[in-house]
Amino acid sequence: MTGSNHPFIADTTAKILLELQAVHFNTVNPFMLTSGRASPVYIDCRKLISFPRARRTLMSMAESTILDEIGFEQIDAVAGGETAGIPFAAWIADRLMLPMQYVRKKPKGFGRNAQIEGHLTEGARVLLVEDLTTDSRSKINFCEALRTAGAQVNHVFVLFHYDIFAESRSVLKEIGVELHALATWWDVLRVAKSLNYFDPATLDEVEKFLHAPAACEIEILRIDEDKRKDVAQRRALINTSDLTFLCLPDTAARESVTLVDNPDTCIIDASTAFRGHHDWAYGLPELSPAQRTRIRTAQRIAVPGCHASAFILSVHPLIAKGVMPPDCPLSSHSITGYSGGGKQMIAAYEQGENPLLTSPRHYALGLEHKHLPEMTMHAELAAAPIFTPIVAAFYQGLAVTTCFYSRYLAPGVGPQQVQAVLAEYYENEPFIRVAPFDAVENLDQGFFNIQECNHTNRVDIFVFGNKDRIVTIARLDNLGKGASGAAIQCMNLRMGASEMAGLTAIA
Ligand SMILES: O=P(O)(O)OC[C@H]1O[C@H](OP(=O)(O)OP(=O)(O)O)[C@H](O)[C@@H]1O
Repeated sequence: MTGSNHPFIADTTAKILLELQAVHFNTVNPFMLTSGRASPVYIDCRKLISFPRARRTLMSMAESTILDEIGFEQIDAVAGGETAGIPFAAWIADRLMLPMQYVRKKPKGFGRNAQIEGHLTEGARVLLVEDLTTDSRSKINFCEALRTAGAQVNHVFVLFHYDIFAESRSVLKEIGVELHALATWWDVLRVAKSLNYFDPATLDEVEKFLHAPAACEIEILRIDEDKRKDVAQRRALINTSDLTFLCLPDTAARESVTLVDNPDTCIIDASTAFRGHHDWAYGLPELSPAQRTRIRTAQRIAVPGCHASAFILSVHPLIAKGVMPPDCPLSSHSITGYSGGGKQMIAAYEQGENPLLTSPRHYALGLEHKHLPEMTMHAELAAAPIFTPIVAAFYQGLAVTTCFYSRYLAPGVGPQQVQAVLAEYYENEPFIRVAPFDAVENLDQGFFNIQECNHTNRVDIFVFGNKDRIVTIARLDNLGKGASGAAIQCMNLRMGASEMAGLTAIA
């Protein structure tokens, strides 16, 4: 912000936010931001729409900021970002006497499949309006959607800019977009101090966070590259730590666990070695409330396998709720990106020299895949399913399809009931979404997109079929919820942090 009115605008905005109690602090249970970050501070700009006098003042300041910083004739239209940006965009468009559109987070999925609603003229210079931004990352999606639809987007206006994450301006700058805002956390902090809002200790805590939002209370102990195989070094570091992640082959993981003699050291192991061990908590909190509680207190946590997580999450609720008998015959296959196959497989795919690798490839055809024991045990099946994994020529993403006949299920249970049981079971799970039955809008012209959960810790579950034959499909990122995302989720639970800290459910 540059204009001469800016200090007045920033102060007034901060005063409004404070007076309307739109400024929240919670250092014990942090808020989860859209970016997936945990934050002890939160601004509720949505609340402003219910206060007409405050709203009018803010919109008047928005108008003068936009005219001052962008120009009087530099904008042809105003677009609001779904959802919170839309009312503010409407008021600003009205004040500037400009057309308005709104942008969905993703295309509607059916009908015109539109992501932009309203009339957009090719080449129009569009100002994107949102309520606020933390690290600006979700703005990129909106700008790109507008540009794809033919707009020129050079400016984003928000009422509030956190201005504490280094990348909030740079990620926009990289795509040629400038950020404009009425106020930042620094304005709120200054005004809160001068008007004696909140007690000094709270403001002190908040200020510490604002100055170093990325710094958490974790100290990372690293082993020197050339000491990775030095047992004494590994023993010393593991026993100094409160928590150690083991990302090793099974034999090395077992050996590392024998090195632990500090009773306070928690181990989170990503190998197959301990996933069926009764002294280890299986790191899938969505299994049941009791499982989540167990992970919170466990000293040994085994992170589930990628195929296993997707399979168990599809099947376990059906057995737990008595809809599927434990001896139900199941056949399942998984399609996975090649990053799950380790360094050698990644190199083979990336060299691009073997034409056979362009086709999907079945493997583990002895029907003894190493995830079968945990799949059987944690789904609570009486016998292992028939399971065939398939690796294909894409880097990451995984979908496990499980097939069964309704005649083996409880009487009267068809695919709709299977979907309903899964939807209810995961209703409050932050990382699991169960699609409506036969959700064709989730398909791309009838085809399933395996990679939709990539770069998230999310699992999407689908049910398709008819009264006789049913399939469930669970998709996840094999590098997210299928591996390191799951490990972080377990760490968050074990350390008493917000379960979603550092993770995201949004692609
Ligand atoms: O820090 P940024 O990446 O810029 O994201 C900030 C946006 O996230 C929140 O909305 P949300 O995405 O939760 O959507 P909603 O308005 O539909 O609830 C918030 O209201 C902002 O609009």
